[in-house]
Amino acid sequence: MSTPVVTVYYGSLINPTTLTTYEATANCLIAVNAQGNIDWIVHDVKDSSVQETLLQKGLLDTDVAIVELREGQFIMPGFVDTHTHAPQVPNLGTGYQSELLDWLEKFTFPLESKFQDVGFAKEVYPSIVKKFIASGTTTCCYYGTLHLESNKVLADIVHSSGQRALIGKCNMDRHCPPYYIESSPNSSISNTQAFISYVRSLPPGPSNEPLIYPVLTPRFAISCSNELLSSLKSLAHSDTQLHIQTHIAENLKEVQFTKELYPDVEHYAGVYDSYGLLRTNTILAHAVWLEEKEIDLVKQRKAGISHCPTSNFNLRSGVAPIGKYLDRGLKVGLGTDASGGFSPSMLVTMRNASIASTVVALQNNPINTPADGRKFINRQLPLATLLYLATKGGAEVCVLDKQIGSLEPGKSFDALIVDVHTSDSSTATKNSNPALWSIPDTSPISSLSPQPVLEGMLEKFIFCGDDRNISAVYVQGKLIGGTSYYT
Ligand SMILES: O=c1[nH]c(=O)c2nc[nH]c2[nH]1
Ligand SMILES: [Zn+2]
Repeated sequence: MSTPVVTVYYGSLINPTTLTTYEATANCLIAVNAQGNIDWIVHDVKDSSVQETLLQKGLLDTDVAIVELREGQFIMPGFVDTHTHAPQVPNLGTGYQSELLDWLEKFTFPLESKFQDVGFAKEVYPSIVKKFIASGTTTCCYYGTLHLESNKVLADIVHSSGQRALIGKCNMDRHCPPYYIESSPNSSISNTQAFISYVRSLPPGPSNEPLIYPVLTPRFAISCSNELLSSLKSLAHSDTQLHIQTHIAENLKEVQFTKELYPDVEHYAGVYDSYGLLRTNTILAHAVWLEEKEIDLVKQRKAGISHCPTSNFNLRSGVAPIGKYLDRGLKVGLGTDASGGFSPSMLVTMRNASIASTVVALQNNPINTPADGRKFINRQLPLATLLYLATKGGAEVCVLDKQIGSLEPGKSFDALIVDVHTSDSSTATKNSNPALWSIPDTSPISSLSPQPVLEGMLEKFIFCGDDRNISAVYVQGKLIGGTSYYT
């Protein structure tokens, strides 16, 4: 018997379409080829018509492996975490009595400095990467530490796990403690170049495209000397494909200190811009306190914002005006920002993004859509928007939206099978999440058409779900995690 050339998934599909819409359709067929790309999707195929549809697509039984979803399951695109710190995961839930600059000194730098020891990196990174995958994150933008060798370990582990990722070696040569600082701009740059080459030398994924990209990672303006930023400018200029990630305007004391360090520059975003670091593949984490002119500049440069609401709450940094950014047409994704954020889960981040938008709305007397057509200003973000930010929006921020972020023909199959155990609690396994068992049994929408039921499932998943409801995690068509991966 020949090996199947196509895997066809059959079941319900939830897929982001725009910032305010998503499709939720039952009985979809999704064909994924051997390279892990989606060949085609057909909606609303009755059980009795599956074989006929496959034949119409030119597929014989022997060509196809069918994965049929159970009741209570749906497929959706994997999450894109646009900002997190892999080495800070051991500190989750630690230090939230402090604000950013003190928190860095007291908790974060001491932990990150431990990665000087490559043995420590080898010990802790495997379970950290596993945690992100189990949470449904198919693409993750990781900050590493300043250490070249430990960052290579992180890249190796992510690579062998099969996760798609951007990974950056942190640049920091000033305003850091003596035990955790780079010795010179030159050594920072040469280690950065070595890391970029290393990541680019890793074997590609099933489609022959890389799964892991290096990302230039100046920690933030405060921790980079002018000389270092100038060298990063040259590096970025000579390599326009290279992604860039950094922090911006997270905390008011940080903003104030940055302005003192750069008295001649108009604002924080202007500092990065003056070093050529604001461009279409730049990811700006936090952006809580951007001034109007900065918003215009970020928009003009087509840079993306990583909204990190959990961290912004924990460190009392502030509440980012995401509705305003969306109305202004900025690219926005979500970031877990471990360990400022206390969870590696994008579901938790979506919940906090919802709460953050509600806080903005309550503080500003929510109004109906203003006459000028702004949709998001001072409004609680709708479910569709939360879904979009966690998937397609993140993909846009990473400039990977041609490939990932939604499930469409030609894109990679980076997807989750979510299991909310809708049928009845007797089918619930030891891995399942009791918070979700009751969906159709008690839900008033259970007797309606599949769309509202699916909508209810999505909402429950976002607000009550966790790793136990993520049955499969696929990247480029390959199963890399989820509860079914371990059984
Ligand atoms: O949330 C944050 N976490 C960090 O590690 C960091 N470094 C600079 N600015 C930062 N913000
Ligand atoms: Zn961060």
